Amino acid sequence: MSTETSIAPATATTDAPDTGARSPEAAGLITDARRRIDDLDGRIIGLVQERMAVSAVIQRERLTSGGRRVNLSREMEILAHYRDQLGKPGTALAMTLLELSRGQI
Ligand SMILES: C=C(O[C@@H]1C=C(C(=O)O)C=C[C@H]1O)C(=O)O
Repeated sequence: MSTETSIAPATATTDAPDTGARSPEAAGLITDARRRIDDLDGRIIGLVQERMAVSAVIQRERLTSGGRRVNLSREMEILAHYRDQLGKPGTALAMTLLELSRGQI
């Protein structure tokens, strides 16, 4: 009886079958790059949460002082900034960030 097992070799393609790659080299590159994207996404989410907290401080202070939660002229500046840097989708991103930060209006 053979002592060999039938476990598949640990190649990049078998380790990362969901990369869509057709070679071990491409699968390895994609797996590494996806780790970087996961790391970036984690940092982006952390920054969004930090932005929400800072925005909440401003909104609370303004409401407590008798002002309104929302300041549309400031929001226009933010929308323009994102559009200038990222194009039209930047506007949608900024709108999502504003909604996360101050709720729907
Ligand atoms: C944070 C503020 O309050 C609100 C929230 C904003 C934001 O999250 O960027 C922008 C304008 C306001 O509607 C602010 O006035 O700066």
